[in-house]
Amino acid sequence: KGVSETEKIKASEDSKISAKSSPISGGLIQKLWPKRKIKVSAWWGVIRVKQKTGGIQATRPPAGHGAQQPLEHHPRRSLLGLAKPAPFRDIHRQVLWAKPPGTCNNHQDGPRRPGRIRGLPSGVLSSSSYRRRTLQGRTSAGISRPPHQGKGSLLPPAIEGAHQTPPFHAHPHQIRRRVSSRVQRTGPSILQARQSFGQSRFTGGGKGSDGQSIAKRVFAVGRRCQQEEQHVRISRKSHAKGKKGDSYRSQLRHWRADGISLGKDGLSHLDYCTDRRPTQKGGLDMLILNHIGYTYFNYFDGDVDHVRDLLEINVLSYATMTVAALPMLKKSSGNVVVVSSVAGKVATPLTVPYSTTKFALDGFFSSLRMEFKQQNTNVSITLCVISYIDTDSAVNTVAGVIQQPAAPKEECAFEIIKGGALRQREVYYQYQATKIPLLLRDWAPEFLEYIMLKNYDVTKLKPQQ
Ligand SMILES: NC(=O)C1=CN([C@@H]2O[C@H](COP(=O)(O)OP(=O)(O)OC[C@H]3O[C@@H](n4cnc5c(N)ncnc54)[C@H](OP(=O)(O)O)[C@@H]3O)[C@@H](O)[C@H]2O)C=CC1
Ligand SMILES: CC(C)CCC[C@@H](C)[C@H]1CC[C@H]2[C@@H]3C(=O)C=C4C[C@@H](O)CC[C@]4(C)[C@H]3CC[C@]12C
Repeated sequence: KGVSETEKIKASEDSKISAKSSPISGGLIQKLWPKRKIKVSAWWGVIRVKQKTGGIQATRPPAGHGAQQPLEHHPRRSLLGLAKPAPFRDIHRQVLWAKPPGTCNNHQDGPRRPGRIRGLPSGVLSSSSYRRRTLQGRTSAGISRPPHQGKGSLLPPAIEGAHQTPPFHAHPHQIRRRVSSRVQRTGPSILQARQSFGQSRFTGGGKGSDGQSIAKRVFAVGRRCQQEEQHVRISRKSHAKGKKGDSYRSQLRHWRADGISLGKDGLSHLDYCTDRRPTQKGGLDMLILNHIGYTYFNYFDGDVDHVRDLLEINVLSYATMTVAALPMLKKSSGNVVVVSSVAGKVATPLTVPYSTTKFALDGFFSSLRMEFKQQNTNVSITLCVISYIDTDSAVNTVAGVIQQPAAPKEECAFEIIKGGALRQREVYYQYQATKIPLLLRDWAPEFLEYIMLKNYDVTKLKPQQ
């Protein structure tokens, strides 16, 4: 009897301790486990049981489990959203969302989600192989290694050069694969409005303009596609006894990157699209509209005829060419790339005729894009909003008046083509130089005007002719 009394006293002492440390759950646990020397405390909804004797801290195991569990993995902690992210997820997110310095980001048409980049097939980036590759590619300093540029690469040097600073936060391999696979599917054919007379060259290029860079990129992409097609064809043939190889070969035959000569009026060679139909069988994957007529960079001189002429070259020819190419574009679910400017989205001084035409492009093509959606026409339209680029013509025209540094035309051309191949709504290059004015346009227009005017040194303006 005496022994049982001392036990009772001990038990009551224990229950006092428990009740003190945990008024809510202590009594209940003490009832459930009356004979065990335990200290109970409630913390963040997780019941923690401290063994008094050993002094070892352990999470209370779910019924039937005696093993000690780290707190992060406790199911209730996860439910509360308090679980630490698994380390691979953390790194994966960093890799996907990190923007390499000095690069642009054109994901304007939807929120970013880890493991999914718009325009790329959903499986690609979240696949374990990609995850493994990105993890392997990380150095101990936590910075991605430059992507593979080894001997086995099928890419020509022109494209390889662009890897130095990947202009996209996805892995460059993914972008290249996407660009090439889109072009591959129907037998690649890219049509660029050639910017001058002559059938055999991308002129305008001779003047070091954007057009030349685009042409180079187009041909580089085309060449690579050709190599990849052959590679696929040979391997397919050996497996599928030529049947699929034939279709690839026939696609290959229809591959070509071509240019259109527009003539001085910007319209006279349009029959090229309709009559000669260079890629009729395979359709047309991409129509890049890039040319512009000459204009001045100065105060508006009151010449409305010049505005009319410029509208003809910069807008109406674009519309006419799009209409002419549409049957081919529809055939291969192609893409129209319209090269516009930040001066076609926000008001800029000294560019009245030019801005008129570029704003008109936005009106025409953005409206057309909506109609295509209504009509289920699978032709995408990419409007490129471009900041100041270091083409000879722009640098000569603007010289000294604008403080802002010009962006490289090669990178610009790459972004234009990439945006088209990924079927983006709009391309912003350079991202900050275009996106910030665009945001300010609606929210703080006066502030934007103030910055803009500060950026101009009108004392450096060339005298008007
Ligand atoms: N450079 C910049 O800072 C910026 C440029 N952009 C846009 O980028 C695109 C390219 O600009 P950029 O390379 O600087 O321009 P360029 O002035 O260097 O090139 C324009 C080209 O258009 C051609 N062209 C002129 N008139 C006609 C015509 N009537 N018919 C057909 N082609 C014609 C010219 O051909 P030819 O050589 O035979 O005369 C020239 O090659 C344009 O759409 C421009 O609006 C946008 C933002 C900034
Ligand atoms: C937020 C602001 C500081 C941004 C200002 C950007 C200004 C300076 C940039 C953005 C777009 C640029 C023009 C352009 O698109 C194309 C051409 C045609 C070319 O033949 C002659 C030069 C010209 C007029 C560029 C002049 C400079 C502009 C207005």
